[in-house]
Amino acid sequence: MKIQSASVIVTSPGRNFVTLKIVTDEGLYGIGDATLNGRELAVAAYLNEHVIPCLIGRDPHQIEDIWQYLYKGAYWRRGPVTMSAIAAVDTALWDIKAKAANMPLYQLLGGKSRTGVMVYAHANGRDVPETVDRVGAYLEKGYKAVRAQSGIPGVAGVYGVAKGKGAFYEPATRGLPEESVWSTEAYLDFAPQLFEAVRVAHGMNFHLLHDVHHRLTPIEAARLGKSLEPYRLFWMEDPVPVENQESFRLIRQHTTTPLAVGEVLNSIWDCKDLIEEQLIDYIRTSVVHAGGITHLRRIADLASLYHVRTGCHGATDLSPVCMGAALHFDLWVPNFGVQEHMEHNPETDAVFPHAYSFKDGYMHPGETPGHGVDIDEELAAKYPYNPAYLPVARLADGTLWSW
Ligand SMILES: O=C(O)[C@@H](O)[C@H](O)[C@H](O)CO
Ligand SMILES: [Mg+2]
Repeated sequence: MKIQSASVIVTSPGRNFVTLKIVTDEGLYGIGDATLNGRELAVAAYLNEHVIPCLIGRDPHQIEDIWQYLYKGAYWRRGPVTMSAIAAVDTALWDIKAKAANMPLYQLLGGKSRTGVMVYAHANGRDVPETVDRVGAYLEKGYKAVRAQSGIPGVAGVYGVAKGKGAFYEPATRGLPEESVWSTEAYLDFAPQLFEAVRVAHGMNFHLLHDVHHRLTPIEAARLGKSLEPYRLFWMEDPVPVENQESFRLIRQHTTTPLAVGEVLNSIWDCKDLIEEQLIDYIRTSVVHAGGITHLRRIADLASLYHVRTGCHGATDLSPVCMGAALHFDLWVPNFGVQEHMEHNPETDAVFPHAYSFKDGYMHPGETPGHGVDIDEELAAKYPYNPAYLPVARLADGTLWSW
């Protein structure tokens, strides 16, 4: 079998997605997600201009060699653009290999290690009562794990809170990046009240998660972790910016609230110290942003040596193609923790027909050969690229902060 052609499909059924399609001389094809929210066309160009020409004529079964060729062969290593492009190739090749074997992808990884993949939903509210209600709505739908985010009194446009009415949270906006305000002081005082209210209303018998979204310093994060201990969080995500891996040691010295990090990391080297020094509990690297199935598996194996479990990023800015691939990975990976799940809108689900499904808090990738997600190219063409950016955050005095 040989790779005959490859193409990049950019579509925007409500938000932008980049998909790589690799076609073989035997008629089999595979697809991979290459979406990098707010920087989509950089990955599309990287693939079109620099990667696709290197793929033509290669044996698609040589997934490992092609991965090494694209990684070492670029000379310029790591980073979100490079690793998302390599991930798209890798995911498409696993899709082809599994289709050729006439098996669902998880079978090629080693078979299933569990009956279903526990996923967590996003409960977002403008205030405490609204967030409490939304948590309840997800529990009624059967979710075993829910992430809670809430507006903070006196702080406009907080991360995780939908603008206007409705629960649908989409931070990326058209035009230039939106500006939101941040106050660490208000947040640290408010957060324990939110989780107190959620536990009082819904009890302790479900997993409760929270995303701090890189906003604190280590000592502030330590204080937050301590103050949330009575509410027994499943995890506190991204308490501080992750560039300084060492900073997690200080948080850990002060609190038993578990820590989750890694949605912005792209390689095993980016999270090596976090894992080896046992500074975190969950690693959130994803199929699309961390080099595909081949590389994510390597990260998970390293993590398994140190009691670190997986908790793959799965917001709606990762396409259904990534979700499908992630669910195969999750069904197999021995040190699985949880999988993030936000429902895509109906337009996106129609562009990407998929075999995965949700039932009673668990997802399953389905039994379709490959990763089970396809793209309807005719429908995709009806939604042209629509430039959008993630927001930025500033303090009250205008200082630029981490969003
Ligand atoms: O944990 C999450 O789902 C978030 O951090 C989002 O992925 C981020 O806001 C980018 O859209
Ligand atoms: Mg996050």
